Amino acid sequence: MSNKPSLYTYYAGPALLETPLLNKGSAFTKEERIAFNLIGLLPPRYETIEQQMERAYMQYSSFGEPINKHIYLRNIQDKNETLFYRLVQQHLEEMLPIIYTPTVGDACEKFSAIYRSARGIFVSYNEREYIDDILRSVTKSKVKVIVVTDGERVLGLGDQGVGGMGISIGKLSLYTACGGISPAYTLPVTLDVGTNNEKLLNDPVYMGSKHKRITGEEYEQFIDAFMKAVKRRWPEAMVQFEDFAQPNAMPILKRYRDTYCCFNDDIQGTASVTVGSLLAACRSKGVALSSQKVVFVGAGSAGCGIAEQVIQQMVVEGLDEATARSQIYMVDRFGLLTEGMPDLRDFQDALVQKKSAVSDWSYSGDYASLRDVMNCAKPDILIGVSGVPGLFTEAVISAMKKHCELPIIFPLSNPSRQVEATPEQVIKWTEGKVIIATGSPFKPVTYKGKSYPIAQCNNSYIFPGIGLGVIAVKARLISDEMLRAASETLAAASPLANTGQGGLLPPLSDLSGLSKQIAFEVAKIAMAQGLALEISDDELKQRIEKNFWKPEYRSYKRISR
Ligand SMILES: O=C([O-])CC(=O)C(=O)O
Ligand SMILES: [Mg+2]
Repeated sequence: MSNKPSLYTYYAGPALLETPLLNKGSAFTKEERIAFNLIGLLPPRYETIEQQMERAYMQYSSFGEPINKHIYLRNIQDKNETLFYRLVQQHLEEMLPIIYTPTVGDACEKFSAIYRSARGIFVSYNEREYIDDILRSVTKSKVKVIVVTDGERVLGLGDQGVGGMGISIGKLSLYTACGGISPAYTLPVTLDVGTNNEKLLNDPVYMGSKHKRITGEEYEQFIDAFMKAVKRRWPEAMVQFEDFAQPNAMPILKRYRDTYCCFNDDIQGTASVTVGSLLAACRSKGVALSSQKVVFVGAGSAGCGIAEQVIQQMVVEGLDEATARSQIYMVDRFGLLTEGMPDLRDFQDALVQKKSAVSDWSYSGDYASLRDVMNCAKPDILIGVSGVPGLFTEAVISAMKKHCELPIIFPLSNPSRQVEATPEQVIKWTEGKVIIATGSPFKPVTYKGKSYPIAQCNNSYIFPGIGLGVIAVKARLISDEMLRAASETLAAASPLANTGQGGLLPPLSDLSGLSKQIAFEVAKIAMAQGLALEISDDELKQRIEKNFWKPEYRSYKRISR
């Protein structure tokens, strides 16, 4: 039982059992059952949370398929949040891949088919005139973190329409389990703007609006209406944009980042964790990131976002910007982004290679292919954010290996089945001489009798800590410097960089401790930049500790409404 003071509530009887933030199920004491009209509504045994967890874990283990485990856990979450988080915390390594990537991808794809009960809010374009009413219907008066998606690019799985709700829920589960944000302060949101996924449009059980996605001005105005409504209802809430498609992700971020406390997880969160992982990899190699040549496969907003953050880091390390840019090679489906290439997006313009830089390369097509880049640029680092499985072929990896003794290879596309190459393949093709990280979780690989742990370079290392830090000092905006502080903190926690052994990143089971450190450093930068309250380091530490929610039952006292 928590040593926090009692909680006063007027909920009682079945309504109390149906309120997941308050429900304790069989753990209600006899006194509480009498006081709250629960006596007889529960089997007559009084259990501890440990006893409840034992039963839940037994039931969980009886499911074979990950998606069924996911459904089971989500069901507990919708019945009793304290029990859900306690269980997840107890079995974190095992359950993260079930509540989050990769299984959350299946849950998004099958959202309507496996739908059980409501969580979060659906703001539908067709119901836009009620937007304030929708937010008012949320009984949480202090929402502090919102994850919002429009479901157009869910992981590497494309348009999932309202199924995107799965990812908003999954991200927020991690905010609580690993970042200590009380579930009473979180809100998953899906903006239903239609879907272009024919399968969903033709699916009789699909639960979203059955029309093509709205676009252009209609879309922009709708997003704007949502952001303004959020500001009216919860002026201090942090908004995380998640899994928006490329043409919308960057413009939305640009539009709101200077006036709202918000960030885009796929652009900035992924960039922050990748730079942190690259710093750790370079330190373990004994080189500076600024000395490395980096190839990106996938030149969308995520890839370009990471590239820009890598360039910023190289500049911090002392390179001039032009030199830093010359060391970055962006490859997409048409080949290497090169000066003069048609149809470049605005955020790609600054990331093209100069014609003069490739003029003495030999290649056959209009633009250099990935293999050409490997042969001619001789990179040290290869990053995959393409969403296309299998792009890192043996020929590509072998070409890289020819010029680089210890390549750094990050196939980051999610979920597991979208990965550019499996860790097993990469380790085999490089004969184990490689530093590797993936976006989805993979088991350690055994090669020639040696076990290689596979770091999961996933934005989940970053966002819970950012949220915790932002809340601790009520940050008004999220700056690039705050994100870089998160990268540095992650890199500093790398077992491999610090000891020459173990994983490139600390295990995800250490995430709570790491999130507190990230929160501290992020909040300090926010204060230094005048973007937040100003408090002492001691007070900041105390606030982070105090805000860190623990899944423990509190005692209740009944009040009248
Ligand atoms: O959700 C994840 O695992 C990482 C992420 O943001 C994405 O792939 O879109
Ligand atoms: Mg994402």
